[in-house]
Amino acid sequence: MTSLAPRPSQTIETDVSRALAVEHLSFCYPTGKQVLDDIFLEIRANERVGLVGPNGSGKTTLFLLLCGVLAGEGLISVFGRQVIPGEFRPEVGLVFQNPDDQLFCPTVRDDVAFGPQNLQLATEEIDRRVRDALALAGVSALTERVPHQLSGGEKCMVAIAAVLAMQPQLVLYDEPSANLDLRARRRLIEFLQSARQSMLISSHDLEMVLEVCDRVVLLDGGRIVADGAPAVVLGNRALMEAHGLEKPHSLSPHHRDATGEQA
Ligand SMILES: Nc1ncnc2c1ncn2[C@@H]1O[C@H](COP(=O)(O)OP(=O)(O)OP(=O)(O)O)[C@@H](O)[C@H]1O
Repeated sequence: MTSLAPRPSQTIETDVSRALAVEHLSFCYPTGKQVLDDIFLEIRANERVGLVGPNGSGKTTLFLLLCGVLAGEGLISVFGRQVIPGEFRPEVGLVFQNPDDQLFCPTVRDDVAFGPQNLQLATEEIDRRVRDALALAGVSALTERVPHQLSGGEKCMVAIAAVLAMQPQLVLYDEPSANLDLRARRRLIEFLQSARQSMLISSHDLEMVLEVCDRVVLLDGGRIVADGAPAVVLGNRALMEAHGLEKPHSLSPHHRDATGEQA
């Protein structure tokens, strides 16, 4: 869909082709700050959706609601099953904005094993998941390292591996490219392009969103104000500026790519 209007939704039903279905979601912090106001959002299985919006528009808050850490008003369902606040759902993975909030064990192996161990899996299955997740994230060589001694880019990919070890079907990435240098960011982009899960990626890195996502949702003032193809939403200068964002440089008519070719 490329309409800039928020998508209306039907009532939530058991539909496993929908990775996520959100209806009438509202949330207010105990301080009285109303962050989300009657949100509707659907993500199809295997869709990669970018979530953009100015600082404080509620992207992280939405993620905490989607994985049941916070309780709001309204309905959230993941692959056809309702999200109950406080109930652990291994099929929904959240990659934190700051990997230091996620990594706390003495070794990378322990951090990646932590989730599967809490699922009470057999030792061989835990070992297999740790190996597979580290390989998928391209960080097998870091297995025995101390997480807090890793570089920012290495921590980012280890934090992703720790989530992948839970074998989630829907992964929520909160600002994954923040603080990454060019090489680490490129590696992350290539990883996200090849990852098989449905994903919702919150980011201020609009060029990354353009490269990775099939669709973009713009959140502001507690509402979804646009939902559509990345080039259409992000390429709308008036819309972007009205919501404190900038049209990405690569969508400018005068943009030249690395070869010097004009776009
Ligand atoms: N625990 C809390 N108690 C009260 N208000 C909060 C709390 N956490 C966040 N907020 C407020 O809720 C609003 C939304 O914050 P949130 O972190 O969800 O936004 P965001 O879109 O992720 O921002 P950013 O792009 O800066 O990361 C902000 O005004 C923030 O100050």
